[in-house]
Amino acid sequence: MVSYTEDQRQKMTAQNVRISDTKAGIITVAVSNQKIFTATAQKPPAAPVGYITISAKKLLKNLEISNGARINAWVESMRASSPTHLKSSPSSLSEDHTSWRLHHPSALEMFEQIIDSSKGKQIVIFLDYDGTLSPIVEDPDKAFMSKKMRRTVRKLARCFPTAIVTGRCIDKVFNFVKLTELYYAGSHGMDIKGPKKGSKFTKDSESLLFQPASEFLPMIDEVYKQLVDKTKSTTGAKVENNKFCISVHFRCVDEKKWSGLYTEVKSVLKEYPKLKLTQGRKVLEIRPNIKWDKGKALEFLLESLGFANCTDVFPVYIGDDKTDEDAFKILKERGEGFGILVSKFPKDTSASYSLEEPSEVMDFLGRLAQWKQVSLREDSRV
Ligand SMILES: O=P(O)(O)OC[C@H]1O[C@H](O[C@H]2O[C@H](CO)[C@@H](O)[C@H](O)[C@H]2O)[C@H](O)[C@@H](O)[C@@H]1O
Repeated sequence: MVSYTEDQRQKMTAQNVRISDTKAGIITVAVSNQKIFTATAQKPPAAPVGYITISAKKLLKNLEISNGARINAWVESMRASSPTHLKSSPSSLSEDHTSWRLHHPSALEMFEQIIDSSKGKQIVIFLDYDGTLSPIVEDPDKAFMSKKMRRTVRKLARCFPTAIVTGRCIDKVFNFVKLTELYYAGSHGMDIKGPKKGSKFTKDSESLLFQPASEFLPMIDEVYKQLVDKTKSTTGAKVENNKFCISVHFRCVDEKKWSGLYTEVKSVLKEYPKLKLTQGRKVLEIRPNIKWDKGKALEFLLESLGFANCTDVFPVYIGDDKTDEDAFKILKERGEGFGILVSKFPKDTSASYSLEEPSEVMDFLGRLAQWKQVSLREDSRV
């Protein structure tokens, strides 16, 4: 009675399926994902191109299957690290690792080449926080940055304009970083502030630069409360209010409970179509559905620093998470500077180089600052 392709079945999401006559047990379905068939049809029309006729029972069953498949797909990606690990068979693991490293060499090993390609250009540094400046830990409130890392970043900020670009809210990340001379782009770039003092790269004292999602504040607060309530029975789940976005952590949740947690989060978000759900490292991230991300924040900061259409700027972005990919992509598209992915494993990335962990990030940043100080001294002698 019903014949539809796998592709058509996949398109039967809540958004593009319209039930027109359930009593009759007959349904007319628009399979186009651009237009929904709106006319009420007591009697289904002879199936025109783009429409199929199926029984209500079968459709509902298929919707259940497709819903279940969607949840499974999410749980699968919750299991995968972020950005997604490249898939490989155990036997080809080391081979893949070697070939990935060839395409994303260590920024430490390539240090001289990196410096050469930045010659005559202004280096601008963008740093993600969690997993980049501080190691990933179970409790997000204890993701401290080491004193040595802080000293290195301070030294770096004296040499180059330096920004922290993070999913956390500015207040929280500032409590960890404690450096007033940096730019901060919190809430995935939706809250941007300039240095309070001590930066020779800006003349303004404490300037609030940009908050593209300010009207979402009341909605975020409301959803935060609901998520706290909905997830309180899931042992290990933790909801974090990041001002313009929310994180639901599942690092400490039993894997068997992940799909239930995801379903709870989705059930809250159903009422808020202006918010979207994305994923980071063992975290579900809820944020305004606007065209703004870490990549846009990077562009905004470059513009604010006076490098909008410059060819003599060399931005370097270092990050470990899926959300950092937006910034890596922008740099790739602009053909300026590059991204460095912090990862021990091969991952699908637009970054050009890699570093294995925060301690390597610190070594790289330390070498950059040292190189700059030496070259300034040499220049002053000439
Ligand atoms: O953009 P980022 O600075 O990388 O922020 C992304 C999320 O980072 C934090 O969570 C992550 O780090 C935690 C501490 O190591 C870890 O417990 C968690 O599993 C990671 O996802 C932060 O708590 C989140 O709010 C950010 O969205």
